[in-house]
Amino acid sequence: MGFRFDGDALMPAQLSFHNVTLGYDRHPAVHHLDGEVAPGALLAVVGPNGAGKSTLFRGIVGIVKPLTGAISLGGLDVRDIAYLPQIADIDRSFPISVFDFVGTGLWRHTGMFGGLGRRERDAILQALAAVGLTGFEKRTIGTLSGGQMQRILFARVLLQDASVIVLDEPFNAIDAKTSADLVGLVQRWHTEQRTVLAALHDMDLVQAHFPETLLLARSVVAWGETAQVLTPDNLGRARRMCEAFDDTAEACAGDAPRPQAA
Ligand SMILES: Nc1ncnc2c1ncn2[C@@H]1O[C@H](COP(=O)(O)OP(=O)(O)OP(=O)(O)O)[C@@H](O)[C@H]1O
Repeated sequence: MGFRFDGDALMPAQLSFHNVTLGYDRHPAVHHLDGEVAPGALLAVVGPNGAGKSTLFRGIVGIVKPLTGAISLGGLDVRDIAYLPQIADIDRSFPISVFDFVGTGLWRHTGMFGGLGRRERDAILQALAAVGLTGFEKRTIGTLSGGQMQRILFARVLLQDASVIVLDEPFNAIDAKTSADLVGLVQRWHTEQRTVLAALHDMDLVQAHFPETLLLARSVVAWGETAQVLTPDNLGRARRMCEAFDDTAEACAGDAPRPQAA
């Protein structure tokens, strides 16, 4: 487990990356990532299209296994991490009601086929109220607008009550009001000392709300305090690195697969 110095105490890291390479069919998409995320961090992950942000998040939640290296979760089970995927990754033709979809956030507690009692039903209604969607319970998810769908994804994360929350482009294609409401939820999670990672493209939003940033371009360009990371120099370097990347390259010679640590 990695450790990180915080004030005058040595704190175990919540997430540690040890020479992690992630990819698909042996073609790496994220290279040799080393670093740590402290408990309670609010970390923006930024980079051009194809930089590997979603791949990194899929690695953290165990959907993609490292080709090499290891990700350690600070003693958490991967099911204890709340994951908000990109909206495009959700099959919205699936005939499930808003109530039932949000209720899947309770599966960790109830089991997939566990019945919902009064307390669970109230929790779902409260989560829907918190994202401003009271009254939408019976609608099927396919009938929602993009912004409404994003809100119910947040409602599901709320219900999961997780100490680590991973949000993949949570504010894409939504209006200013929805974005402000959902940023408010992220700030609330931060004040509750949860560890929050979000992949983002809006640099103004990152500068305004995220103290720490990881700039990714298949490998780390910079990682640290947001103002130090988002310099024109670093952003230009990230763009050039992504443009130059060969998507068909094999994993580096000498990299031997290592099992993922939980
Ligand atoms: N399921 C997959 N199978 C094969 N290659 C993939 C898959 N998903 C992503 N890739 C490739 O991995 C690389 C990194 O993609 P990824 O989606 O992680 O980037 P990103 O930074 O999230 O991009 P964006 O900002 O466009 O969402 C890209 O070259 C992409 O084509």
